[in-house]
Amino acid sequence: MIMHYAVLGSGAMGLRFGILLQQSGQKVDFIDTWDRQVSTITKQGGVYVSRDGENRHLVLINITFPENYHGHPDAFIIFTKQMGLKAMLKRSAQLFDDQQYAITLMNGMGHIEKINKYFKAEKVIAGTAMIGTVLNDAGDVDFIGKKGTGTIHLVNETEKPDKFTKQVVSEFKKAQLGPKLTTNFLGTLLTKVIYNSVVNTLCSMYKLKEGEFISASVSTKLINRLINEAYHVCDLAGIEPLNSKEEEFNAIVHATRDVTPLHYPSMYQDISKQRPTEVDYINGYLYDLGKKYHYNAQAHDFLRDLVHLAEHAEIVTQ
Ligand SMILES: NC(=O)C1=CN([C@@H]2O[C@H](COP(=O)(O)OP(=O)(O)OC[C@H]3O[C@@H](n4cnc5c(N)ncnc54)[C@H](OP(=O)(O)O)[C@@H]3O)[C@@H](O)[C@H]2O)C=CC1
Ligand SMILES: CC(C)(CO)C(=O)C(=O)O
Repeated sequence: MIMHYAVLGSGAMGLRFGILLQQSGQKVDFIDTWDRQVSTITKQGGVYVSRDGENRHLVLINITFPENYHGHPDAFIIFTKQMGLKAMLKRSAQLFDDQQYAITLMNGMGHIEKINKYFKAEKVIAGTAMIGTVLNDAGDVDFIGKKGTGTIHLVNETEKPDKFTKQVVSEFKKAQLGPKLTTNFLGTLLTKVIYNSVVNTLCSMYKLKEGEFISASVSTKLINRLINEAYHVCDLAGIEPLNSKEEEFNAIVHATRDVTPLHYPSMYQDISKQRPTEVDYINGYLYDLGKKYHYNAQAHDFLRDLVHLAEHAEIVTQ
């Protein structure tokens, strides 16, 4: 049986997931609220896709605003920035019913509560993506990394995989998205928050590619400081990340040095386009969670402020 997906938030990641699923034989519709994205893709008849900056070619897709969408997909793949999610869901509310699933692999935390206003926990499949993608401009996306090299985690909000979830995993596998199903909801999401709280922030503030960051002699000390604080917060909150502290350190070194050394994290793309970052939902989330347990995750709080300063600097020095 072919599954019908609608991508809600057809930016860099939404386009990548949707196009890979479409190319593997699934039915996929694309929805977005960014005017220039919808008008450019409609005019082109599709999206220009390159891989690591090469072989730029047109892939045919359909795209529409939520108000003009008349499909009834089995699942929505939700991929907005954290700041844009509430408005996207509100504009799309008329499209949802209680049989449909929401699949989301956004960075940071805060999205699940918003999605739960429209989709109950039994219908939410969340996850994380270790896959870099760059939106060069409206209608023009660059897939970072060779075909099939990225990995993703998927996890049910209920922590109980159902038949539908298993089918999604099998289709995502066919689309070469590298899915791994877990049953540790918060631990899975927080593992990626911890990764982004180190790599996205530090690379973005200093405009470093991931490989340039990890080659700095101070990177070991910075990573350990941030990981130690984050793991203490998780401990207090009773959350068990997928990796031990040592494994997480090694995962950061491996990803930045060996997997995507030439990639600027998505937060850098926001800063360089003078757009707000998701730092409040990443380092800010860890700090706020620690505060609930009377712990002051100082380094994460300080780093959050420094990223906001970097956002400001990019605007005032242009
Ligand atoms: N990109 C990546 O490599 C990865 C991203 N993620 C996560 O996935 C989620 C979606 O992120 P992602 O797909 O990267 O983000 P998007 O590509 O969706 O962000 C682009 C959005 O920014 C706005 N925008 C306005 N002007 C521009 C412009 N000139 N260029 C680009 N965008 C513009 C548009 O929305 P509007 O105008 O409505 O604001 C557009 O839809 C986030 O949570 C992110 O952290 C996770 C893993 C990797
Ligand atoms: C691709 C990856 C894992 C790099 O940090 C990411 O999450 C991002 O760019 O936001």
